[in-house]
Amino acid sequence: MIKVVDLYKSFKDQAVLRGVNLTIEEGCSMALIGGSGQGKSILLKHIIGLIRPDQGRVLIDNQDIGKVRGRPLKQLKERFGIVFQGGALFDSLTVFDNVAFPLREKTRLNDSIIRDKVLQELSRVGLSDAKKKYPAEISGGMKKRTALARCLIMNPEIILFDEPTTGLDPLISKAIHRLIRECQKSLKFTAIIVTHEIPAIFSIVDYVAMLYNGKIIFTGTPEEIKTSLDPVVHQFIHGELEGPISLK
Ligand SMILES: Nc1ncnc2c1ncn2[C@@H]1O[C@H](COP(=O)(O)OP(=O)(O)OP(=O)(O)O)[C@@H](O)[C@H]1O
Repeated sequence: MIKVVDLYKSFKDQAVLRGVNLTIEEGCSMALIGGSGQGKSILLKHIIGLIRPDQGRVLIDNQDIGKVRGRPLKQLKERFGIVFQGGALFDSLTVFDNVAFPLREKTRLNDSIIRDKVLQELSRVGLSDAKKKYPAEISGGMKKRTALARCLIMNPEIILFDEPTTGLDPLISKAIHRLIRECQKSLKFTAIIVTHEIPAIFSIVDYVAMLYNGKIIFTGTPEEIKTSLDPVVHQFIHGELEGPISLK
């Protein structure tokens, strides 16, 4: 279980997180939504231990990731996978080698086992035929699939997705969402997905959390957020220009 407790973070005089509380149960998927610049990526970075909070805690199964150091921190971080917005692929490596990369870097598995594992992940994400291609030769959707395969190959218990469908057309975006959902259900990892894909994201997650003015102002199921009477939540998810959210 991931528990964010009363988390505060400021940069100089800008208070970004102002008492964030959030719980994500093991094996669940949660969309983290909120306006641009509200601190979603900063919150993700705290959850994975890349940033230390000014105040508050992030507990991963009761271990405070802001407090552990050395080997225990490394072990904790190994439980995470991240799928970055742009995919963060290595341009000079083929799809196969991109997916093999973490196994070659972080394990002592032999080439034949690595090959089997890579082929299995490429098959899972529908990229078996693209293994010899370079990132420049594949579509945006295929890059996202490669990034997902590279993340899955390490069997993470928790995967953080930072805008996994940005820049994709609606159909490809839908296919990536469905793939994420299928992988999450079959592999049972915990997923946190930062996204602006509203309402599309609602069909693939168990819960939605909304960050606004430094706090989580809503957590609930997709059905609950769709019918929320909170004026800020309502305005945001319906994309209305009039309402309490000021558009700067
Ligand atoms: N290292 C940093 N130093 C100073 N300010 C930062 C730093 N990182 C982020 N910020 C600020 O914190 C705020 C929140 O940024 P963040 O990237 O988390 O927003 P976001 O909700 O993910 O936005 P978007 O939806 O546009 O990606 C922004 O105003 C940003 O400028």
